[in-house]
Amino acid sequence: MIDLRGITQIYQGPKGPVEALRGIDLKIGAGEVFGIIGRSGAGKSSLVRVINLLNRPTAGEVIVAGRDLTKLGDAELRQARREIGMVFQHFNLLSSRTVFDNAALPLELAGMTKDAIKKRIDPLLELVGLDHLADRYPSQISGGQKQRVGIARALASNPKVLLSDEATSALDPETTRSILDLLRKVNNELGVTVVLITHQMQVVKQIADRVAVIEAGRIVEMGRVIDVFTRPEQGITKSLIDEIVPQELPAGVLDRVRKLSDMARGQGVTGRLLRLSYAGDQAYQPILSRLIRDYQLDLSILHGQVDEIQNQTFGSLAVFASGDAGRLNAAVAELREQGVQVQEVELEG
Ligand SMILES: Nc1ncnc2c1ncn2[C@@H]1O[C@H](COP(=O)(O)OP(=O)(O)OP(=O)(O)O)[C@@H](O)[C@H]1O
Repeated sequence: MIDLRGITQIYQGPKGPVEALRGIDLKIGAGEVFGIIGRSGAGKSSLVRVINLLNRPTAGEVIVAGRDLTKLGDAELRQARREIGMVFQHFNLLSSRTVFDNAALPLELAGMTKDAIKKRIDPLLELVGLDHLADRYPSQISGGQKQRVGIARALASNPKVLLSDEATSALDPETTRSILDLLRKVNNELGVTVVLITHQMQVVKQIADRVAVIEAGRIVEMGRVIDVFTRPEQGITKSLIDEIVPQELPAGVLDRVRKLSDMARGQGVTGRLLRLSYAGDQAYQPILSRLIRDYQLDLSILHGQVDEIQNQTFGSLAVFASGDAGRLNAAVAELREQGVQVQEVELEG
C-alpha cells in the first residue's frame, strides 16, 4: 500500500541544512497497523508527512496505492490525498464548528451535497462513538472526544490509509488506550491501513503489527512487534522497550546478586545472572523446573514480568543461576535452542 524508496529530507535551517531523513526505504502492506517510533528529533514527523506529501522529500519516491505521489500535478495530488487521512496530536479542530461540521469539513470542501454529507458522516460519528454529541462545539467535549472527531474527519473521504501523528500524546493513559482501540477497530472494520508515529513503546505494543525504529533520520531496526520486543538489537530499541519492560535491575537487587555470586564462588560453583525472555507458548514454570531438574542448578528469581502483545504471551525474567559451570553452559544452550532469549548480565563493577 505504501512504498517509500530512498527518501531524503533536507531542511534549510537557520544554521544551515538539516538532514532529517537519510535514505529511508519502507514498505507497508495493505491492512497493516504499522508503528514508527523514535525519540524527539529522530525524524518521525518528517517521515509521516512525506507519506501524504505534506512534506515533499528532497529525494526519493513516495508510492501510495500504486502511484508515485512525487510525480503528480496539483489536481491529481489533491485527489490522491483524499485516500490518505491524517490525525494530529492537537486535534486541529475548528472551534466555531460543531462536532458534525468539523467531521464534515473535507466533504464540504470537496463540494458534496448536504444530504450526501449527512449519509456519510452520521455512521462515522456512530463508529467513533460521538453520534450523541454531534451538535456540541469543541470547547464542550473532552480531549479524547476531540480526537474521535479528528478520526471521523480523517475518515470522511473514505481513505485507504490513516496517518496518525502522535495522536495520543496529549491524552491520559486510559483515554490513550480507548483511542488506540478505536484505531484498531477502524483498521479491522474498514480495512484501513494505519501508520502511527509515536515516542511511546506502549502505543506500539498495544496496537501495531510491525514497527520501525527511527534514529537520526534512519530506520535502525524493523520487524514484527513481538519479535522486536523479545529480540531488540539496537541500543535505542532496548531503551525504548526499557520504559515499559525494565531491563535494568535495581542497585539493591544487584548487590544481593553479587553476594550470591561470592557465595557460589566460595562453594566452588559458578554463578551467572541471566535475563530470559520469550514469546508464545513457553511459560516460566517449565523453563525453570527444567533448569533445576535436568541441570541441577540453583535458581533465585530476581524479577519477572508477563505481558501480552497481539494476543501472544511475552515474558521476561531475571534469575541468578548457580551450579556446575559445564551444566550451566549446557542449560543456556538448550534454552537458546528452544527459542528463549538468554542474555548474560555482567556483575562486575
Ligand atoms: N521545517 C524545518 N526546518 C528546519 N529543520 C526542521 C524542520 N522540521 C524539522 N526539522 C528538524 O529535522 C529533524 C527531525 O524533525 P522531526 O520533527 O521530523 O522529528 P520528530 O522525530 O518528529 O521529533 P518530535 O517528536 O520532537 O516532533 C530535527 O532535527 C528537527 O529540528
